[in-house]
Amino acid sequence: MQRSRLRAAVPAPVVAEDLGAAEISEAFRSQVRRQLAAARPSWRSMAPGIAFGALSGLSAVLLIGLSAYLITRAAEQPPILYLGLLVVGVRAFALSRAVFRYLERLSSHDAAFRALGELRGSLFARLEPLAPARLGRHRRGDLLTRVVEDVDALVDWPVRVIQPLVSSGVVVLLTLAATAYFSPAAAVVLAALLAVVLLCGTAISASLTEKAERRTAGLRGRLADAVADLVADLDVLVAFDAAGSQLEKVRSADAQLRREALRASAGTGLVAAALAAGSGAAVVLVVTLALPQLSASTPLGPGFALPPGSIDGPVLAMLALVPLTVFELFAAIPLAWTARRRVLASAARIVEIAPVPTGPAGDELQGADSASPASARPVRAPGAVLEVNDFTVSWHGSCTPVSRPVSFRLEQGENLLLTGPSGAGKTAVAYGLVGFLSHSGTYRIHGKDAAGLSEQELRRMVCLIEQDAHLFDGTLRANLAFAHPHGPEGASDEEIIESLRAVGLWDWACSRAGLETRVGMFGELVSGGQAQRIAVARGLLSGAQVLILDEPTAHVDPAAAESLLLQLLSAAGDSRTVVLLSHLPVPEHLIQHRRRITPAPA
Ligand SMILES: Nc1ncnc2c1ncn2[C@@H]1O[C@H](COP(=O)(O)OP(=O)(O)OP(=O)(O)O)[C@@H](O)[C@H]1O
Repeated sequence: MQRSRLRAAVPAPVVAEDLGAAEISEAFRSQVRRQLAAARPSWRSMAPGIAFGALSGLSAVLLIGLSAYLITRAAEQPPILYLGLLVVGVRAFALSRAVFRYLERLSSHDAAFRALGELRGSLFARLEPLAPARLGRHRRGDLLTRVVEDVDALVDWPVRVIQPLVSSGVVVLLTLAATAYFSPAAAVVLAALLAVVLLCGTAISASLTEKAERRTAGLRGRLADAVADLVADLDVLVAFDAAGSQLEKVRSADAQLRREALRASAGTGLVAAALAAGSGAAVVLVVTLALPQLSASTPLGPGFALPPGSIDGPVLAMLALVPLTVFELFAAIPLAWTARRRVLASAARIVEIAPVPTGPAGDELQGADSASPASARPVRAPGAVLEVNDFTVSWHGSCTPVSRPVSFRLEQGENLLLTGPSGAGKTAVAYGLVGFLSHSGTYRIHGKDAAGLSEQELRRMVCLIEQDAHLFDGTLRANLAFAHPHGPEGASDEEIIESLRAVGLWDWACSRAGLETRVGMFGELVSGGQAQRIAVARGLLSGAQVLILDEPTAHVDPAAAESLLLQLLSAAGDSRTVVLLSHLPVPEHLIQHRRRITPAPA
């Protein structure tokens, strides 16, 4: 089975149907790891966020410690100058805590959203070669949820997982070390309580939150599917009095999603309760353990020194209150662990639709993107334009060819009719010719093996105009310009008008708003024949040398079909090669070559 370069480079989606159970887990895990690595901004851009987060945490600990120290020390009525210094410290840490927190949010979100932009770009680049044949197995709402919400969820990877784990971890360790300086026993108890709470949090999270979070990701897709079906097919559902049952599906998916969200929230609440209980217990135990070290004498005064291993009242107050802040900071760790699960589920759902390419493939993708576009006008080249021998295709996930092998050779300006009964595999062959499906047999364009071309190179030469070509809810200009090889900005009004003239639409457009004529959602403001002409005009503007027209007369009456076909074939001119797919009879005088497509034996 031959494949184009890009198809070979981008691995097929890893799904249960393709692999054994052991392979699924290993191949899948490595794909998810790669996806997470792609979602993480560079350590360099994350460093400011991590540093500001740690400084904000340290400010919080010093603020509470110094406040407790100040209040207790003030009760001893020391010289006001001494207290003044402490007051300045309290104010400074109160301010720095807020300022560092602000800077941390700013820099971490800036880095994460920059990475998100790149992530979206690379995901669309990965999806593009898979569309439409390999995305067909996913429902539209589910696909939309994966491409939008699951990709958004990946922002949590640097912001809610990596950064809090690192910054809070550092602050908690430093605070434990400082506590150990004054009271090693209190530090040990504090560390033990933190470990207990972490274990409880992980257990609660594993039994409640993780499962709920995993199910939530799929349920969001189900709900989006149900809503998309209801909204998109509302007219048909209302006509057949079936809107109620579809609405019921939406309600049921919503109820399930809410149940799982509640379960996840219950888990988060229980973890918060464990943290609060741990924090209270820490205060009591730290005070109990540090109390025997308390020195009775007042520590202030000339030449005064505490006996070794003992602490005074203000230090005891400090040790008593610091655990409150430590637990507050520590709360970020179980939350980060829960967020990690959510992110993993989202990354897995993204990988299911679009695997992450390995090094060389990514390079090829970029290379193909950055290649200078071909001229809008096909250049005449000697020899056969299309040479196809024993050509068959298979649907993705199947090894069985759709139809019997087909062979043909076409020169520039020639046309070919691929005919055959409905369901014979004409569209499948067209998909093979534009690289949506992989093929077997030989397929050469201008003497080059199509298997050696990238998807972009192939589609720049061969343009498929589908039976129901998609029209965007925009103007004629917008619907055509994006197909130009130099992008929408590269398409001049003259070129667009020329292509509309070629398909006989310019006079009609002039009677409306010219290039600003709106076509409506899915082309609802134009007739079937006009939609087909717009699609062909788009193909002409693309500069492709080969146009494949799939059932172009499907939406017009038999009387109009011949004149439409004549116009479309003349529009292609003698500089383009046309492959026409039709199960309807086509007048002999319009066609130079014909081949019959017959289904492969079962
Ligand atoms: N995405 C798909 N996955 C698997 N099989 C498919 C898919 N789409 C179509 N088929 C099947 O492949 C066969 C060929 O379909 P294809 O659309 O190529 O036929 P066709 O000759 O173009 O028909 P028509 O003239 O009615 O458009 C049919 O049996 C069809 O059911």
